[in-house]
Amino acid sequence: MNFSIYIPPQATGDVKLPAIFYLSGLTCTEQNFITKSGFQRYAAEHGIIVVGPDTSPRGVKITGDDESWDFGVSAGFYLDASKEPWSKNYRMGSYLNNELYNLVQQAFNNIDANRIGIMGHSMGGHGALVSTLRNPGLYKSVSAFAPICNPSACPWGVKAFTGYLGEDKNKWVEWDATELVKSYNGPPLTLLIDQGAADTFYKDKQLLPENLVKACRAAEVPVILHLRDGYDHSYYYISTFIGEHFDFHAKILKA
Ligand SMILES: N[C@@H](CCC(=O)N[C@@H](CSC=O)C(=O)NCC(=O)O)C(=O)O
Repeated sequence: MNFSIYIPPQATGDVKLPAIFYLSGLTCTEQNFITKSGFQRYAAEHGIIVVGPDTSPRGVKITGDDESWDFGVSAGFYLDASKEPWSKNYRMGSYLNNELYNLVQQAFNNIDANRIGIMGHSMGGHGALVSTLRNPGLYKSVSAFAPICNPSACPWGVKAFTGYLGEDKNKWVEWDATELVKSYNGPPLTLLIDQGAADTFYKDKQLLPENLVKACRAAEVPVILHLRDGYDHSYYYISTFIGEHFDFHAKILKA
């Protein structure tokens, strides 16, 4: 598994700095964000370490893993599959929140374990939300660009959950941000959701941020939804607003 890590200039000696995990979307590797978003300027300004995992297991061949761009390779959905043949290797939830989370702290001594946030885009935006909601306190701040908000209710999610988790919808609830927020019982948390109003995936109802906002309001979990007129799903959109997301995380992680 490859991952990226950005170390800001403030990381000298034993100084402890906040860190943010960034989770990419369908079809991506750890490279898309670091080459297209322009985040480095903001991470340097705030003194934040940034870790970028890959989007699926690599180096394993499973029949059907490359038949479509929204399932299998580059489409791990940051969950632990429970259905064969995916359940042995497609364990991106455990990889991210246990293995990589601990590995980077052991390998890079400047990371402050008590000041870790998470953000992501699309499939990765959902991964950020689910990782936070399933592991209360692990991530102190969370934001998402154009996240898939309610996978149980959209075509991408139904395909992924059926393939990775099977037909039993009780299992889907455990990996769906809109369902998980209804029973969130962890430390106080504000969700920052960013969405381009001209995003075709949003218009096609793949993302459904309104479902998440409604569930947050009912559960009294604070949520901010920025709907950006004219913006699509691309990294041009992300690069426009990535600075605002770093400001949001920095305010929490450096409080
Ligand atoms: N291949 C698809 C488009 C796929 C796409 O838009 N992927 C997004 C994430 S979508 C949700 O997870 C992405 O981040 N792409 C990488 C990039 O660098 O833009 C198609 O052709 O329609």
